[in-house]
Amino acid sequence: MTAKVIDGKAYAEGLRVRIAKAVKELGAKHGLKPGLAVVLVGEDPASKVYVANKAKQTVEVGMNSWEHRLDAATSEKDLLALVDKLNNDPAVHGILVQLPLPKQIDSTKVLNTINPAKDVDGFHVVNAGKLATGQDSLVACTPVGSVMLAKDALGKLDGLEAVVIGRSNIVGKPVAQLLLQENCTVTIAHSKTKDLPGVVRRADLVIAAVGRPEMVKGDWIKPGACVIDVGINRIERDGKGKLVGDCDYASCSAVAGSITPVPGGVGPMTIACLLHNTVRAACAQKSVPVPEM
Ligand SMILES: Nc1nc(=O)c2c([nH]1)NC[C@@H]1CN(c3ccc(C(=O)N[C@@H](CCC(=O)O)C(=O)O)cc3)C=[N+]21
Repeated sequence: MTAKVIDGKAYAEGLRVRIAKAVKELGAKHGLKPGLAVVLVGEDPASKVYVANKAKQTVEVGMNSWEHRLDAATSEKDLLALVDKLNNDPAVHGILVQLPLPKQIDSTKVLNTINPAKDVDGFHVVNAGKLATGQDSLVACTPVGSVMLAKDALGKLDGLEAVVIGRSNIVGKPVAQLLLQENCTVTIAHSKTKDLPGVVRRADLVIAAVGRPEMVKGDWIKPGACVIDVGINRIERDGKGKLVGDCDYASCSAVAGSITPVPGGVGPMTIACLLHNTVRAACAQKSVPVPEM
């Protein structure tokens, strides 16, 4: 079997067209222009790729975009002061503080200082808790985008065996919560899991979010399964830089029923979902109904 390639880039483009329409409508009907502030501390290569794409796409859908670049040596106090300023700026509806943060800064403290209503990453403990208890909340972008692509490929997810590889707060745990809401039987596997290949082989739906280049091999995949590869790893091959996922694409795509490529899979969905969350956050802050997107 050769897997159907799930085109995250095309799906995200469609979503952005709908978001742009919604933004236009909010401007015309309510004089509301959603705005997103991104804070980058220091220089992380993955974060730089993300920020460049994000800023461009935020403006393309008609929203305000602000970028705050701080020195790698910035103190926690100074970063918290900036977050506080953005919390109190009525033009800023969404705040994203790029991770990872330098060692001198406690990221949990920073994330929990963001006003939960402006937490478009969905990383604040209040939003994480609401997701876990089934309350309406801002949900982390990569998990939402991953589940959208899985539903696009499989239709209903009810009753499927889903295996999430990775237990991070930013992908593994929230994506598992979303899959539970979709009535999957969810297993969260991780580095201490015994017989990881055997566990993954049970899955109708595999979500790989470990951050290890090409770790998941084709013989771990149940024939016909859907593989959502969340990994974005920069590697050197044949003297050239290359982006690869957490799945070994060549062997996995020979066995899977459908698979997301890297690049062009989950990555573009993450940004589209960030814009989606920013519109939702802006509407909630201005007590305006959320347009269809
Ligand atoms: N608070 C916070 N939230 C994040 O969501 C967050 C973060 N910090 N820190 C960094 C990571 C990384 N990340 C990416 C998202 C999309 C692409 C993306 O669009 N990638 C393109 C390819 C880009 C290329 O070609 O280089 C793709 O996969 O097709 C990449 C990376 C979000 N992150």
